[in-house]
Amino acid sequence: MLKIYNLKELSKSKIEEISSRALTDDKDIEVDVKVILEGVKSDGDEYLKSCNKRFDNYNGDNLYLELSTLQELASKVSEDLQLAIKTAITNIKKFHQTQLIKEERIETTKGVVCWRENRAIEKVGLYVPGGSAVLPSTFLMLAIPALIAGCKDIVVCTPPNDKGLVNPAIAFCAISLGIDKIYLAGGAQAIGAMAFGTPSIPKVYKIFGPGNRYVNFAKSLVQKWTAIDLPAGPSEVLIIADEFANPEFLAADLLAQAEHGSDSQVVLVSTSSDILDKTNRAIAEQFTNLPRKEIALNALKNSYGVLIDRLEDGFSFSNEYAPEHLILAVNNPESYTHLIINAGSVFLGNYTPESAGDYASGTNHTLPTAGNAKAYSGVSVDSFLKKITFQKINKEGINNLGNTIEILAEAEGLQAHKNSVTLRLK
Ligand SMILES: NC(=O)c1ccc[n+]([C@@H]2O[C@H](COP(=O)([O-])OP(=O)(O)OC[C@H]3O[C@@H](n4cnc5c(N)ncnc54)[C@H](O)[C@@H]3O)[C@@H](O)[C@H]2O)c1
Ligand SMILES: N[C@H](CO)Cc1c[nH]c[nH+]1
Ligand SMILES: [Zn+2]
Repeated sequence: MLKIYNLKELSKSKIEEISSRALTDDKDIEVDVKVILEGVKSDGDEYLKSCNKRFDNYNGDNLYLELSTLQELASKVSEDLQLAIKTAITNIKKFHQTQLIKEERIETTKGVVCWRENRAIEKVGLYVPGGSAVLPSTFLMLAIPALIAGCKDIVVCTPPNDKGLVNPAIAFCAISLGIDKIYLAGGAQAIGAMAFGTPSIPKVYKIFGPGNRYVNFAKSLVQKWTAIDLPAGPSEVLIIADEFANPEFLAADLLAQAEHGSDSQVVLVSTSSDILDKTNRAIAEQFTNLPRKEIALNALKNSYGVLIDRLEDGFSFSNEYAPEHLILAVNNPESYTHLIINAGSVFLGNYTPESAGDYASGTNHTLPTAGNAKAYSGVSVDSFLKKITFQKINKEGINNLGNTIEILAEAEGLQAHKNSVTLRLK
């Protein structure tokens, strides 16, 4: 259950320990991930096949799923699940379509016009996790913004199951969205494959997607070869609750993120010690019915309850923690949103469970973890676009701005820069 602390009595180093998630140090996996990336670079497909045997219990040699295989798998998805996936697609599309914004042209000086245009990144690689749980929802969260942005070549890597296939729901997402380049590779080796390219898997310009520590550490190492979206590692949630919150709901939301993985972390911050205690009791009750209770239990060992005097203190704590998900289980949550500075995605009020954002409200669930919400946003259509700036200057414009450029060029000692303007004046 949650270890409960009083914020007033917490030392600075304890607060730092909580905020650092304790498990984010990658020293213990550094050598393994580097060896895997070297293996992919030197032995390509053969190395990927050996990883599929070693890590994912797939002893065959397939690295690619034919369209007919995807179609056959997709046909096994129940009608209920098909409908749910379609509803999620509709909402995710609706929300992400609004992000495709055409910017205005601005005349900065008379005769000088500047603007930006979007261009989709041509070749992108999506990583869909599939280690301890298969996540078709992540397929949707990455593929839909990529399609809206207009990316031309979209490849997907995901770990194979022991039959050398993917979960039917992943195949159904692929078929529904018209994405058929699905490669059987997981973990750090999948990231290496998309960064360096192998005979089977094309090199891409940018890699997207969440994953475990191996995936994220590999993403951090391949940035000399390719761009990456953001650090999106083990799931987390921080809830700020007042004395009117519902402990059953709080426990359920905490367990929802705890069941992702043993290295997940959940934090409940409340003005009420009664709520903290009742939530711990509710966790103990709900927890026993979970199929993934061992995983959730491990995550809870790494989790905290924090008693605060005022809700404002909770926001200061949360901004320092910078959670992937922030739930405001308080009365009138909108009146506090101005206090939020660092968070990946925010869930307002008692009827907005975090799972809604994981699956179907429309927002993206690929979000920064481990404090990275201080500097990163979650995946969006923007993540798949580059912005190119343009400028058009007419004769009047160069006459108006020319002297300014000449003086600045001279101040930097760059005579050729100055000449390129002087020649055009008058
Ligand atoms: N932040 C986000 O946006 C977000 C979204 C969804 C999921 N997640 C997180 O993604 C993670 C998914 O993790 P997962 O493990 O289930 O799937 P995963 O696909 O990320 O990792 C599975 C792969 O890890 C590799 N691996 C496992 N053990 C290894 C070892 N000992 N040495 C080297 N490689 C090894 C294997 O190649 C395996 O295929 C979870 O932590 C979940 O919380 C985060
Ligand atoms: N909560 C995860 C992001 O941290 C996303 C997810 C996928 N499926 C269920 N949840
Ligand atoms: Zn989740």
